[in-house]
Amino acid sequence: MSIEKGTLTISSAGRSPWYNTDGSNTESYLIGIAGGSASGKTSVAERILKNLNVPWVVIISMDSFYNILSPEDSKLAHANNFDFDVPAAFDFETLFDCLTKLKQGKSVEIPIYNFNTHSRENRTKTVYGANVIIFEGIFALYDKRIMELMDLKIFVDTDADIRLARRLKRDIAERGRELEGILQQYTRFVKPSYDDFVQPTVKNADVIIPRGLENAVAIDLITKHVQKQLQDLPLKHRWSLAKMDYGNVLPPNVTVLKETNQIKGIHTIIRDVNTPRDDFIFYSERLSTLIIETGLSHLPFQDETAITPVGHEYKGKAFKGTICGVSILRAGSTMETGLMRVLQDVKIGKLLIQTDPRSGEPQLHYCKLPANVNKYNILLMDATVGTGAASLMAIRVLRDHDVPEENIIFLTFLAASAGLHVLANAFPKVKIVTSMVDPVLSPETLWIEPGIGNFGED
Ligand SMILES: Nc1ncnc2c1ncn2[C@@H]1O[C@H](COP(=O)(O)OP(=O)(O)O)[C@@H](O)[C@H]1O
Ligand SMILES: Nc1ccn([C@@H]2O[C@H](COP(=O)(O)O)[C@@H](O)[C@H]2O)c(=O)n1
Repeated sequence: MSIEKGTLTISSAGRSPWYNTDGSNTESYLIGIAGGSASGKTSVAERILKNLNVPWVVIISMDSFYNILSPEDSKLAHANNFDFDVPAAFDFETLFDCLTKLKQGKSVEIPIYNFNTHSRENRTKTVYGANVIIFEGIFALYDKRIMELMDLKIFVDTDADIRLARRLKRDIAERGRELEGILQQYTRFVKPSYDDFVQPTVKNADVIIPRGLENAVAIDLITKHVQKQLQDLPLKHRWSLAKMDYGNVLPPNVTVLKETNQIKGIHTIIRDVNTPRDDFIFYSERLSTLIIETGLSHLPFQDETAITPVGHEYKGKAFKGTICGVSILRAGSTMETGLMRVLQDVKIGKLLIQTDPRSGEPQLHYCKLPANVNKYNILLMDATVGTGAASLMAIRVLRDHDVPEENIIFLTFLAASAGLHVLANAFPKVKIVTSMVDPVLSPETLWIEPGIGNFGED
């Protein structure tokens, strides 16, 4: 579990497919928890998260979306004379944008709020991959558009004197406040705003939890309800992908290297079970260079004129964008050496996708992509494509980070025809380059036949 002020994420296990076989995203489950300050919203959210006992759950705190204060307002805030308890204190636009994207399965940057300085920190927290989002805050059930995103709306109803007692303790211990200031802020702003704005939102709740965390029965009922809603997950893909009938013609976005004797010769070596490891590495690196060079020809080049050493113009081409290589670990990293040879100083991202031995489905374990990855042309590298299930997941991850489909070039040593169709059906604008296509997926194991082996799992 990783904890950061304002957000909390659990991702102790791999993430099973969260999208449909056609590549489209499913929506995450969003729970809203409102209530007065120190009513126990965060504590209830953490308890639901713990009891749910499913991976890939995130808690988003509304505090992260306090407005940035002007210097004058900041002075007032430091003197406990600023009203943080009215809806106008929050940046609802950014909040709506973030929750919408998270619900759609996108990666988002969440501001980090500092109560001591009454300001946002310079850094943000990246949140990606939430199957369940728990959003808590005093105005969680205030904005109509935000409530429309929610699958379950909860109000934590705790007595005012208990809330004040807890707030006193917490604000002194955690938020750098003093007794006098807390009481001043409470009587002037917190209490009247609760009565005027927060308490009336109780009518928007599906469930009211009296006494907050102490109400184990209510939390248990809520947990069971959410678990029931989630029971359709995880989605089962690999076998249904393999069963589809794709015909014999390859999709138009697929480029297969010309089957020269040279390519066949390299394949003969790297497919041979008796090839020594060093030879295997040497020849697969050679092959990867050829695949990468072919992939690069799909980049959007512009006209460019060079002056030759003998003073003549050469009307050529230049690529002006930036490239990022993304390896699907562990097998896709085999292509990284070839990539470095072709493109020095290229940025590299990594996705660890492994097959869950119980379900046979791919699972996302790790995702490390450069900041603003959507600004790059991506060379996505996977050693082999069998059913296409793992590659589909990798492209979905890039799309969730707003990488345009047409900016993705997918590179692979060997693909089964079925897998290529799966990728092309889901993401027709992704360009795919493979050095060879094998016709068969074993009906028992879904392995590519005759296959290549040694590159790890697909
Ligand atoms: N049932 C409870 N018993 C004792 N302390 C609690 C209980 N629920 C919450 N607290 C404490 O009260 C403070 C405020 O709770 P929190 O869940 O952060 O409220 P909120 O998110 O609504 O502001 C925290 O210090 C928390 O540990
Ligand atoms: N700079 C700030 C911002 C907000 N507050 C108070 O925080 C309360 C909301 O947070 P909870 O975790 O208690 O829900 C709200 O009542 C504000 O008064 C603050 O003191 N300083």
